[in-house]
Amino acid sequence: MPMEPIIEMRNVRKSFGREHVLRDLSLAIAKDSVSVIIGRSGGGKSVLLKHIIGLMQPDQGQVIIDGQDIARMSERQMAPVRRKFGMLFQESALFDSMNVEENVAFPLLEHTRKSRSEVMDIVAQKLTAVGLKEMGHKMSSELSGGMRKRVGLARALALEPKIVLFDEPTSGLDPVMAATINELIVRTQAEFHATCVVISHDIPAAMSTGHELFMLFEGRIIAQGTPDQIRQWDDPVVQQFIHGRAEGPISIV
Ligand SMILES: Nc1ncnc2c1ncn2[C@@H]1O[C@H](COP(=O)(O)OP(=O)(O)OP(=O)(O)O)[C@@H](O)[C@H]1O
Repeated sequence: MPMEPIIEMRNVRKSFGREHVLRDLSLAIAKDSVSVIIGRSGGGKSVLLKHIIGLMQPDQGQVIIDGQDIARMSERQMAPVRRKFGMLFQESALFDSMNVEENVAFPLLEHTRKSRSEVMDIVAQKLTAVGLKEMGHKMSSELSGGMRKRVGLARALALEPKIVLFDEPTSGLDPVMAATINELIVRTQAEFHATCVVISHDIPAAMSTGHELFMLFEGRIIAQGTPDQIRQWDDPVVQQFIHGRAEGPISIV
């Protein structure tokens, strides 16, 4: 079956001064997939994600979201495109002055004309989906890291986005909570028919949750494929990275 990409980056370049972070980067992410981006710390994964959601514009190249090139769109043109996205930020980015319910309701009150009762129905449904049905009245500041991630995910899903981006969703969580979040990502994709793009440093989790993995190295995607294809990828850089070996072609400078 030919794959239908929902996100495409073509020959994207992005530099900050003399630092060339993305160098002729191309990738295609299939609709309704869980795609995981792996790569070294500081290698440009967050920069890549910001290009996908239009928070950064490339110096050169195209970023095609759902058939539209957003690379040179104005903020005003971007507004309807951004509605296609939900994002779970590294630090969850909850409003600590609000309770859980209010946090999840926020995008609905901000971006739709739904009535209060419709909004609260959706909030209850999303909180149930992330296993926090009874937690609506808790203040965000009182939550554990794992709960914060789940509230962040419920909020990211509130507007039923086509694409959900996850920036290191399991960092700092215990293994059980990390597994729960990974399961939620897989369920999000299946239940909400969303395309999930995940940045992760957790290679075993990337292998078990991702339909496709993309390895970013020196500003390019040097490997793209199913977990099995990546395991067998014939490149010592990829092999060193996925096995977490200190010795190999990747140098620490
Ligand atoms: N707005 C910016 N201005 C200047 N440099 C930036 C900016 N954003 C990112 N960079 C630089 O781009 C490089 C890549 O950063 P990025 O945050 O994308 O890495 P990462 O792969 O997500 O790292 P980590 O895994 O540690 O989160 C870094 O050297 C960073 O300093």
